[in-house]
Amino acid sequence: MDGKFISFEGPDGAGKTSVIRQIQEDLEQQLGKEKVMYIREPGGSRISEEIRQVLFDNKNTDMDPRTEALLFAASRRQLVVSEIVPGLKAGKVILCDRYVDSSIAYQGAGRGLGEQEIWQINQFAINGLMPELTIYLDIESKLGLERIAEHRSDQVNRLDKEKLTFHQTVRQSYLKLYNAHPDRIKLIDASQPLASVIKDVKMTIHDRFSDLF
Ligand SMILES: Nc1ncnc2c1ncn2[C@@H]1O[C@H](COP(=O)(O)OP(=O)(O)OP(=O)(O)O)[C@@H](O)[C@H]1O
Ligand SMILES: Cc1cn([C@H]2C[C@H](O)[C@@H](COP(=O)(O)O)O2)c(=O)[nH]c1=O
Repeated sequence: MDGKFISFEGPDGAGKTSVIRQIQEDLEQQLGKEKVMYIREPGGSRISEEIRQVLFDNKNTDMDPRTEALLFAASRRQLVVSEIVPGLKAGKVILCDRYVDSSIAYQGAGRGLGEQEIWQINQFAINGLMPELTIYLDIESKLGLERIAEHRSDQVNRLDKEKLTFHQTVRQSYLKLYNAHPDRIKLIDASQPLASVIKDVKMTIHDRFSDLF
């Protein structure tokens, strides 16, 4: 498959969505809209979006952690078969706002289900399909949550409401993944002004794919 698969990861409030929007716009200018695909997790396909609704329904406070992990993996499976594989076959640049690393950090570490266990569940879902490049936007948990509180307190989801210690555990898991997979995962300091973060992300993408940016 001659497309390019790039995922974006980070603790809540790191700025992933803000960064991807700009990257998408600039790549569409360079390559044409039809060659760039933005998808987000959970969701990204019709069935995956329905699963997202269940995951984020604030009434579902009694959702078991394993149920949550399996729902994220199910959403991901459907996204892989409905959008990612066809997009790669069509030679598109796929910008994925969260992927397997999120499940490892949030469910594996944050929920305490085990990072290896979550990796295994997701292998059943993705059948080995991993991004060539993962941009990890690193930010101290408190700052990320402050950004969300300041800018989009009306869009807080069930997971955003977790305690600070949960988010700190998530960040530590991301840093472990970064240290374990230096070829795939590139860390960007997301505490910088947005323009600086975007500049660093573009340079990192160009370093991996010299025909982009
Ligand atoms: N580098 C930055 N400096 C200051 N504010 C930022 C920066 N990046 C993003 N923000 C602001 O922080 C808020 C959260 O950003 P964004 O929604 O992009 O984060 P996110 O990583 O997608 O969060 P989540 O994963 O929870 O969706 C937004 O209102 C955005 O304007
Ligand atoms: C893919 C995925 C996401 N999450 C969590 C992380 C966030 O708190 C929310 C939604 O993400 P968004 O970027 O704010 O839209 O869901 C998770 O716990 N596990 C996952 O696999």
